[in-house]
Amino acid sequence: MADILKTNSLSKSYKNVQALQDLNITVKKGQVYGLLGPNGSGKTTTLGILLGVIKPDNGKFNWFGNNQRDENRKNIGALLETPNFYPYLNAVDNLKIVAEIKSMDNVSDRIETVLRRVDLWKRKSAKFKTFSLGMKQRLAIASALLADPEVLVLDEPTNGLDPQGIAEIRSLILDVASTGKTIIIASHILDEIEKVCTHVAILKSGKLIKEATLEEILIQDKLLCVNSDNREELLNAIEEIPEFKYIKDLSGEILISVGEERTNAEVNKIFAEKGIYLSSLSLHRKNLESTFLEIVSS
Ligand SMILES: Nc1ncnc2c1ncn2[C@@H]1O[C@H](COP(=O)(O)OP(=O)(O)OP(=O)(O)O)[C@@H](O)[C@H]1O
Repeated sequence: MADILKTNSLSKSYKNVQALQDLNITVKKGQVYGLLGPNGSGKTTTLGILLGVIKPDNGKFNWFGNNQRDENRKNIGALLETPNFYPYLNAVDNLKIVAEIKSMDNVSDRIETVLRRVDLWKRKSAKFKTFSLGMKQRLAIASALLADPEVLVLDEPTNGLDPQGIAEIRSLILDVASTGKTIIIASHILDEIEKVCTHVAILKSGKLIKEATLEEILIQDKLLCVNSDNREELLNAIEEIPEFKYIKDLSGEILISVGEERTNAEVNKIFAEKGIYLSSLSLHRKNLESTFLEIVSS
């Protein structure tokens, strides 16, 4: 698969805040690549650098394996924040303005194609101000798709949307991905990322903690829910046993990670040797959220 994006030691500081440190990521054609991280981990700074809005202090990046920045920019559709459309103009007229600013050809065909793709064709003549937040976001994605770019870059695309709006954006992302486009999404909504992404990069305090396929991320360790009548002793024991890692409190039970090979009987025995008798021990189905917490808390 061809490289769509490669970064080499990208770094950026703001005064005494190291927003990004030696970031090396590679995105390949056709991937839906999720950039994950807690607040302030450097996601927006990364996208800003990649889109040429923020200048890095150090490091390089390369789109499409070449250095033709102006040409490449036309091949990247981006949605960094909800754009300002004209409230009293309809969807078509708003997109005509975008097409005119970017000197596009075949404007009517392009607009029909993207409005159908984001399922707003039926509302093409409605004024922007009458749109729901979800429809506004879909129009913004239509605008990012107008030039038929190779890559779509989305920063927190489901922010502020209700469950239906979120589901619509999810199916839109999957639909766009099915046309072979590469999509890069920054988000902290792990459930959403898990439903759409093929690859994930996890950032923490400006550093890349992990870059892998979604499957690789989800099968690293085994997660168990454990409990004991003496909770404090249980927590102390978890802290003392190096191979066990505390993940979080799960409505009373404690979620821990153990080595992938460990059987439940072995785990029970290790606790018993520490004088802890478990009142429950069960396998926890892995999802991106628990794995994410496991990775960023280590
Ligand atoms: N213009 C700026 N001036 C000073 N500090 C900044 C600036 N922009 C970002 N930072 C700091 O850089 C770090 C990374 O911020 P960034 O916005 O890239 O993170 P993020 O992962 O996108 O966070 P969020 O999810 O909250 O948007 C944070 O500590 C932030 O406070």
